[in-house]
Amino acid sequence: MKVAPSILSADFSKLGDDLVDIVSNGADYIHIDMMDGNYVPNLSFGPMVMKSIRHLTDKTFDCHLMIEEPERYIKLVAESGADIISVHVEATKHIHRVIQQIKQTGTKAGVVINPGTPVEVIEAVLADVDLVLVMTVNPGFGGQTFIPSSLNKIKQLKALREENNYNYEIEVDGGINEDTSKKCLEAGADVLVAGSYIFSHNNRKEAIDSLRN
Ligand SMILES: O=C(CO)[C@H](O)[C@H](O)COP(=O)(O)O
Repeated sequence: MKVAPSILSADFSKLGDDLVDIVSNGADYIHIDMMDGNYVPNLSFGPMVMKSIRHLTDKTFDCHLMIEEPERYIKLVAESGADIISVHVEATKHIHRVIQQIKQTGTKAGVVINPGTPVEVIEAVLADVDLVLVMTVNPGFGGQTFIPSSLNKIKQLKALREENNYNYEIEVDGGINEDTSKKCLEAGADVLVAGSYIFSHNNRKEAIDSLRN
């Protein structure tokens, strides 16, 4: 399994230092949340900020677009240093086309579902994606409480992967801590995104290790 600290919870006045710190404390992926103030009721940062920290690490930049019509930004995000680009199925009319668009940039493609969206909605693209991100909170803000009904979706995605020989990683995001991480791993998650739990911990190595165990 992998741990992907979400830099949404970093101290933006020293973002580079925080990035280097989580890498040295065991991060596998760096989760980068881009919000447009439209698809979600919050704004974060965009490709320029990601580009400015790209040189600090070789770790995978796992970019989660919370953007309406993400097709407008795929090229820019890929050129700014993303290794994985994940888009919400609810944010585009053409999920299959956007996934192809991401792959054409040479970047891995992910699809994201909100807590209110069933797995069936993305079944037709599961063969095409490298990652499925199951939101375990409603997107837009760090520090929210984990929604337990997401666990069944993780199990369902794991079973579908086994039945069909699909290749995607199952990632979870929102309210992940020492307790909820165990439940997600038992259900079949491969990648745990955690923001506030890691960044508010006084020992980040301990926090990351506790998610693994
Ligand atoms: O995508 C996100 C918000 O939309 C964040 O990555 C997520 O909420 C992580 O934050 P926390 O671990 O504090 O819940």
